[in-house]
Parts: sequence; C-alpha cells; structure tokens
Amino acid sequence: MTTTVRVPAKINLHLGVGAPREDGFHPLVTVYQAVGLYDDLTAAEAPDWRFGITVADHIEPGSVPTDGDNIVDHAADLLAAHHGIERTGDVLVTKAIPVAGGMAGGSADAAAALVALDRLWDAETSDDDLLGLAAQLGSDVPFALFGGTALGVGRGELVTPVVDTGTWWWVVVPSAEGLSTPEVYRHFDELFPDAPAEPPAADGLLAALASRDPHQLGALLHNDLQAAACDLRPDLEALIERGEAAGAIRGLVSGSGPTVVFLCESGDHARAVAGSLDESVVLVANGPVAGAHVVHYDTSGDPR
Ligand SMILES: C[C@](O)(CO)[C@H](O)COP(=O)(O)OP(=O)(O)OC[C@H]1O[C@@H](n2ccc(N)nc2=O)[C@H](O)[C@@H]1O
Ligand SMILES: Nc1ncnc2c1ncn2[C@@H]1O[C@H](COP(=O)(O)OP(=O)(O)OP(=O)(O)O)[C@@H](O)[C@H]1O
Repeated sequence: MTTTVRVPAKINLHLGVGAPREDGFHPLVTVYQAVGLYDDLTAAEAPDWRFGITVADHIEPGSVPTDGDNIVDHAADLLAAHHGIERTGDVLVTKAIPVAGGMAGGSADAAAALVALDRLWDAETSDDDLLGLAAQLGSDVPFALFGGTALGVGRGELVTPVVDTGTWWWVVVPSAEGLSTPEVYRHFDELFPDAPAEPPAADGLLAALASRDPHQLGALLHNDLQAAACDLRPDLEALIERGEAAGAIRGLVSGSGPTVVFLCESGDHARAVAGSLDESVVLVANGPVAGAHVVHYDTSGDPR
C-alpha cells in the first residue's frame, strides 16, 4: 500500500505576540492562511523504517536532517507510541516549502506524516487525538491539518477555522539563509521587554478578510515578529520596500521570517510584481488552500 499526502505552507496574516509565559512559549493571537506552496509525503509499506527527502531547485540540499532527527521521524514515533505499535514504513518527502523560512515547512511535513501513517497503519486515529499529537509536535502543526484560514491562540496550537471566501494572491520571496524561530522569539523579548501579557487581537484583520478587498486586508496585515526578524536580517526591510515600489499592496515578513510575502490584487498582478523583482527565487501562490490531504492512494507501489 502507498499513499501520498500533500500539505501546504502557511503565512500569518495577523501575528500578535504577548510576553512569554512561564513555560517559555509566547501567547499568540494569530490568523493563519494556508497558501499554495506544497510538500508531498509518500509512505509505502516496508518491514522497517526508512526516510528520504528530495528538494525543489530553490531549496539547499542538506538543509533538512535525514539522520533520524527529522520532524517526520518524531511524528512517526509519536503516532506509533500512541497506538502501541512498531514504527515501519518507507517515507519520502518531496519538499518545495522553504526551509527555516517562517512558512512552517517542518510542521507541514509532521502533519502530512500523521495523516499518511495513520492510513498506512490502518490506525484510525480520531481527529481529536490527531490534533493532540500534532500540538505535541509543534505549535504550527495543528493548523497544517486544518488548512484554509484559521484563528490560532494559546501558543498557536488551538485552532478554529474562520470563514474566508476571498482568493488572495501572494508573491513569496524566500531567502537563501534561514532564520531560527527560537532566536527570533528571543530577540522579540529583547526588543519588547514590556510586551503585554495579552497579545494584540485580530478583530480588524478578520473584518478585512470578510470584505474580500485586498486593499482593506493589506492595511490590516500585522506581524509582531517582523521588527525582530528585520533587526536580525536588515536586508528584509529593503526587500519589502522594493516589492511595494514594484506595486505590491503590502509586504510582510512571514511568521518568524525570513521569507517575505507581498499581497497583490490578482494573479496577473502577482505575476507582474514577481517579474519585476530580481531576487534569485520569486514564487507566486494563492490562498486559502486545503490542509494536509490525500492525493494518491493505491494498494501496491514503491515511493521512490
Ligand atoms: C512563528 C510561528 O511560525 C507563527 O505561526 C510559530 O509561532 C512557530 O511555531 P513552531 O515552529 O511550530 O514552534 P514550536 O516548534 O512549537 O516551538 C519552537 C520554538 O519557538 C518558540 N515559540 C514557539 C511558539 C510560541 N507560541 N512561542 C514561542 O516562544 C519557542 O522558543 C519554541 O521552543
Ligand atoms: N521535514 C523538515 N522540513 C524542514 N525542516 C526540518 C524538517 N525536519 C526537521 N527540520 C529542521 O527544522 C528547522 C526549522 O525548519 P522549518 O522549515 O519548519 O522552519 P520554519 O518554516 O521557519 O518553521 P515555523 O514557520 O513553523 O517557525 C530546519 O532548520 C531543520 O533543521
């Protein structure tokens, strides 16, 4: 049996961050949107556990661990332990989501692994249990199961879908160099020692989403980690200025960065803005799109 699960990248349309909690995590009020940049994870039956990865041209080979410490290995361990079974399977990730880019690529693969291995092992994990396991793997992982557009609270793991009937067009500019998420949060603490316990709410952003007007949405995009990411990577501000000068409605750091996303009016407008930027990698994606979902399933086959 072989199954392939496709899973999208995320951006944060609103990322409100509060002062760190006692457990070190930061309370968040965030609005996630899944956008059309995908990793595929294929899992086939095997007598033992094997893991491999192939990457798209814009991703540095070797930037993702294959030594047993991939988040996919951890997801498999967690699901197997939950059911009291052996971890087996031949798993291949085909990666297009930028690595350490603030687009939750690792989280996406963890979510895809939970969905694919649940099927491969005929484990019939309940949705609640799957979400609980996802939250243990990382704050962004539950959202990768949902996809669409959703509100995230807690440390980001408590997810509620929101109605979003718009189609939003984004130019996505990844960086060759990644940024570490914990480092960006640490720098946020240094820059904002008086951050409020309650993160800024997302009410304005949610109202703008309902308007379906990209100019209204553009005015409300918000990322409390942007100052920290730009301080660590001063080139990002100039990139945002270049994209906006090229006609984008608004540029924003994606999550903890360093990927920068630009909201545009339409697909044609996004392709025009992308064409006028001379960065080495410039992608176009729209959202919202579905979360981790099965795209291929058969009863025989080898993933490689
Ligand atoms: C920046 C975002 O992508 C925005 O959606 C997420 O907050 C990061 O989510 P993630 O990578 O899934 O994060 P996790 O794997 O849960 O945590 C990685 C590290 O990020 C920091 N972290 C993460 C989430 C959070 N609410 N507060 C934090 O301070 C912690 O240092 C933590 O050790
Ligand atoms: N399957 C995976 N894909 C990408 N990175 C992985 C994976 N497994 C482990 N990693 C490690 O996790 C680190 C963070 O990767 P990831 O691409 O998830 O960052 P990110 O997109 O910035 O995350 P987030 O937006 O959730 O903060 C990488 O530098 C890599 O060493």
